[in-house]
Amino acid sequence: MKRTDYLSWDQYFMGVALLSAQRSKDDHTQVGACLVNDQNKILSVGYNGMPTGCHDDDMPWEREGEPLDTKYFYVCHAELNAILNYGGGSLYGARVYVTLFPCNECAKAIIQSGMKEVIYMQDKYADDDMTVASKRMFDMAGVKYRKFEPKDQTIELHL
Ligand SMILES: Nc1ccn([C@H]2C[C@H](O)[C@@H](COP(=O)(O)O)O2)c(=O)n1
Ligand SMILES: [Zn+2]
Repeated sequence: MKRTDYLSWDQYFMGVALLSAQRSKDDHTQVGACLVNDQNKILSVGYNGMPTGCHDDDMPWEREGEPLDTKYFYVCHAELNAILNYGGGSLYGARVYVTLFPCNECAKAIIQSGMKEVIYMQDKYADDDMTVASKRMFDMAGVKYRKFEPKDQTIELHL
């Protein structure tokens, strides 16, 4: 008999983004991203982390303090990592599943790489100017965005 409780595409791809986020060393906010094409094939994944060669143990993870001693100048965002991790050519028409709404810098990269849809889970910085700017750019550039509405609070992994 055919199973009926299988994951939807949205649950599956957001699940991959959530799992990717668990690789992040950021103790305050872990973000994961999963890029998918119009054939529902996964193109790339990423999470927020320090650039290659910048060792996690030698980099600051603080949120506050002297700007050079916080994570913000250094950490590479999940969406940007997913875009840069893609080795296959064009991302035109792809969609991105991301656990946190993209910042303005990632929004620019998403637009410029030709992606057409953002599916996000959290929008905890919705009132920040960077998120307002992201939405302004997505609206102008015709990039759709929608909130992922989970049907359950958990996606189970059975080992
Ligand atoms: N869409 C986003 C937004 C943020 N990030 C990363 C950058 C930081 O590692 C962390 C945010 O830190 P917080 O200010 O909440 O302590 O999330 C990302 O990868 N993608
Ligand atoms: Zn970003």
